[in-house]
Amino acid sequence: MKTQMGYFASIEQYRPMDALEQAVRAENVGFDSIWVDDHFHPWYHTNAQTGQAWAWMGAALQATKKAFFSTCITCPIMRYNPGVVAQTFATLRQMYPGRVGIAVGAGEALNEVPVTGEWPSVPVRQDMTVEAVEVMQKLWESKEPVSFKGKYYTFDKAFLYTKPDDKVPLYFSGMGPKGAQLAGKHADHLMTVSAPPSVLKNVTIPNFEKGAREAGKDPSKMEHAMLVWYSVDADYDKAIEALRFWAGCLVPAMFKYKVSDAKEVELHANLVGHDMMKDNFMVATDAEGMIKEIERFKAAGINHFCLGNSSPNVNLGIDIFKEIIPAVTE
Ligand SMILES: C[C@H](OP(=O)(O)OC[C@@H](O)[C@@H](O)[C@@H](O)CN1c2cc(O)ccc2Cc2c1[nH]c(=O)[nH]c2=O)C(=O)N[C@@H](CCC(=O)N[C@@H](CCC(=O)O)C(=O)O)C(=O)O
Ligand SMILES: CCCCCC(=O)CC
Repeated sequence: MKTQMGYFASIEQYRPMDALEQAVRAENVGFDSIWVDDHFHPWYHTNAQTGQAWAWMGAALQATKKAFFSTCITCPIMRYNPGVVAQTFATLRQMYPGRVGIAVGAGEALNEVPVTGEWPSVPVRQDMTVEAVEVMQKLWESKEPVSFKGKYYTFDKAFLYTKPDDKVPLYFSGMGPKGAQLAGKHADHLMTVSAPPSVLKNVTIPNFEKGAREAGKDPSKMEHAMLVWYSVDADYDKAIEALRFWAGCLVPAMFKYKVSDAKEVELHANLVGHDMMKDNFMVATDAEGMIKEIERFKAAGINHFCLGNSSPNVNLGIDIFKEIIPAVTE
C-alpha cells in the first residue's frame, strides 16, 4: 500500500484560523490528508486553544481543493450523541465527495468530564464506541428510518435525510491491544498514536489484523494510520523543547485517571524529560533527519502518517516536506 502523508492541524495548539492557514499550506506542499484534533479541553494550559473540530473542518474543506480530511479523533459516545456525529459527517461528505472521513475512539477525560461529569472505565467506553459505530453505520446506510435499542443508545425511527453519495471511511483508534483488535473488527482502518516501532509491529498491527480477519475483512486493504508529533529546527535542543505542549500525552496516568483540568496536565507535562520526548516524537535538524524518523515507523508497518507540527518555526516545519514527501512516498 502506498504511504500517505497527512498533516495534523491542531486547533488546541494553534488558533483555528492559524491552523486553517497551515492546512492550506500543507495541501500546497503535497500532503495527501489533513487531520484535526476533536477536543473540549486541551493537552496543555498555557497559550492553548480548543476550537470545535467540525466547525473548523467545514471552513478548512472549503479553503482547500483536494486533500482528504478527518478528525483525529472524535469520541462519539458521551459529549456527542452518535446520531449527531453521523449526521455531521454525512453532511460534510455529501458536500465534499471523496474528501471526508472520521476517526473514532473511546475518549479522554479532558473532553468528556468537563461537560458530562462522567468517566466510565476503559472497557465500558470501548463497548460504547463499538455500539456508537454500529448505529452510525446504520444511519449512514439505511434507506429506512432506524429504530435501535442498544445497551447505551436508543434511536426511535431516526432518519438521515442528508446522506453521502458513498461510504464515510471510518478509522478507529486502538492504542492498546484490545482497542486495536476492536478497530480491525469494526472499522475500515486503524488509527493509533506514536508508540515504539516494536510495539506497533508486534502488538498493535497484529491485533488490528486479527480483528479484521475475525470480521471477514482483508487486512492488506486496510490502512495503518498513526498520529505523531514532530519538530524540526537547526538547534536540536530547541526542537525538542518545542514539543513540550504534547508531553502530557506521554504520562500514562493522564489516560487512566479522571484528569480533566489542562492546568493539571501541564504540571505533569513539564516534568517529562527530553529523552522521553525524543523517543516518542520525531525530532530532527533537517529534512534528512525527518526522513530517517519517518522510515523508522514505515518499517514498523505505518502507511498513513498524521504529522503534528510542533516546530519552533511552523511554516518551515511545513515547507520542509517539499523535500521529504517525495523521498518517503516513492
Ligand atoms: C486507553 C487505551 O484504550 P484504547 O481503546 O486502545 O485507546 C483509547 C484511545 O483511542 C482514546 O483515548 C482516544 O479517544 C484518544 N485520542 C486519540 C487517539 C488516537 O489514536 C489518535 C488521536 C487521538 C486524539 C484524540 C483522542 N481522543 C479524543 O477525545 N480527541 C482527540 O482528538 C488502552 O490502553 N486500552 C487497553 C486496555 C486498557 C484497560 O482496559 N485498562 C484497564 C485496567 C487494566 C489494568 O488493571 O491494568 C482500565 O484502565 O480500567 C487495550 O488493550 O485496549
Ligand atoms: C497518547 C496520545 C493520545 C492522543 C492525544 C490527543 O488527544 C491528541 C490530540
